[in-house]
Amino acid sequence: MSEEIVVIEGDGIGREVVPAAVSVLEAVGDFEFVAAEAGDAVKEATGEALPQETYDTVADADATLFGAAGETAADVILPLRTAVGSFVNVRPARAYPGVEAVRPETDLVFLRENTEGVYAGHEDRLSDDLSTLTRVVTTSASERLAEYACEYVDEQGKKGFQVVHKANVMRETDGRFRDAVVDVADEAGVETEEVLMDAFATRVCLDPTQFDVVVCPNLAGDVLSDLAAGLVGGLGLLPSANVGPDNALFEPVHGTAPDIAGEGVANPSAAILSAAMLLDHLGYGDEAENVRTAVESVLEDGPRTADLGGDAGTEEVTTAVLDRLD
Ligand SMILES: NC(=O)C1=CN([C@@H]2O[C@H](COP(=O)(O)OP(=O)(O)OC[C@H]3O[C@@H](n4cnc5c(N)ncnc54)[C@H](O)[C@@H]3O)[C@@H](O)[C@H]2O)C=CC1
Ligand SMILES: CC(C)CC(=O)C(=O)O
Repeated sequence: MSEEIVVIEGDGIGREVVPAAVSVLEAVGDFEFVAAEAGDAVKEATGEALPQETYDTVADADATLFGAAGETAADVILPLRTAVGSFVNVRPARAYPGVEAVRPETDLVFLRENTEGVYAGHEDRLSDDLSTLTRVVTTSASERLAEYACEYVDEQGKKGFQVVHKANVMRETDGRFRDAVVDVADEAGVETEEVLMDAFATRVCLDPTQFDVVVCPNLAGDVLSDLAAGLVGGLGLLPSANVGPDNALFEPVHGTAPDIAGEGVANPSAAILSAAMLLDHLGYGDEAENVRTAVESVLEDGPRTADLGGDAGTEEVTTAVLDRLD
């Protein structure tokens, strides 16, 4: 029996780049695609951005490919990350030969805590003048992320990773995060370098080769990986994996791109590279490598979308990727 992949296009360019990624998955494997809905359009139609049926379908799946949601993104993607039990958001940010980049030497992987921090949702409007937000950090989630980071660097033959935090100010929350991560790494014999997140933002722009595998709290990982996208050529290039113990959800790092949505010009690379991460997760390592090689070849030789200085549309780029698969 073929494996099931849940597919949620969502809104905006999610409806353009997810079909591109699905066509690539169809070309390399025998999968059954289960369509599910979430996002602004569903909310408008039904009143709910994330129908219970979608949540349950994702929670019961082996893997989900997600596009993007618009204004309802927080109501959709945050619960879906919880639905797959995701303890880490893996966000590779690398430059590609042939693609103009501010820092062509960039080759980073962000391992972002995925369910806590300021995204845990404890926010209140207390008066006309005052709103508050409770930041959640647990030792258990921080340790789980660190265990993943240790396994990750070990598999990659690397000695250690950087821990980015702001524990000099957020002593209780980032202090707990930092201590838990460093303790797990010490125990595993993995080297760590601590970097304050504001200093990281500057240093990564000046010389990204100082960094490699970057372990960080939720909001820091969100912001700093978008910053890294700016170093390598834009958000159209960054895939991600929301990894749980035995379920995972894959999505481009970008949002719905309302400025270009509906024009057929979105860069499908991030979504296709997210599909390659999904293939790895399902155990199709050779197929994943085939897809990555085809994307790299198209990025190097063209055709390219407008964000990368080209004039090709989403379909033309996708067809070129399909043509270059082995
Ligand atoms: N995971 C999710 O579902 C996310 C959803 N969003 C939502 O998306 C909407 C727009 O957010 P923005 O801050 O504008 O971020 P965005 O990522 O949608 O767009 C930022 C800029 O990058 C460009 N861009 C993004 N992806 C591209 C692609 N594949 N090809 C070419 N250009 C691309 C856009 O055209 C825009 O100029 C908001 O409603 C936000 O809530 C934002 C981030 C993540
Ligand atoms: C709620 C999301 C829109 C936040 C985000 O950009 C992300 O976590 O990737």
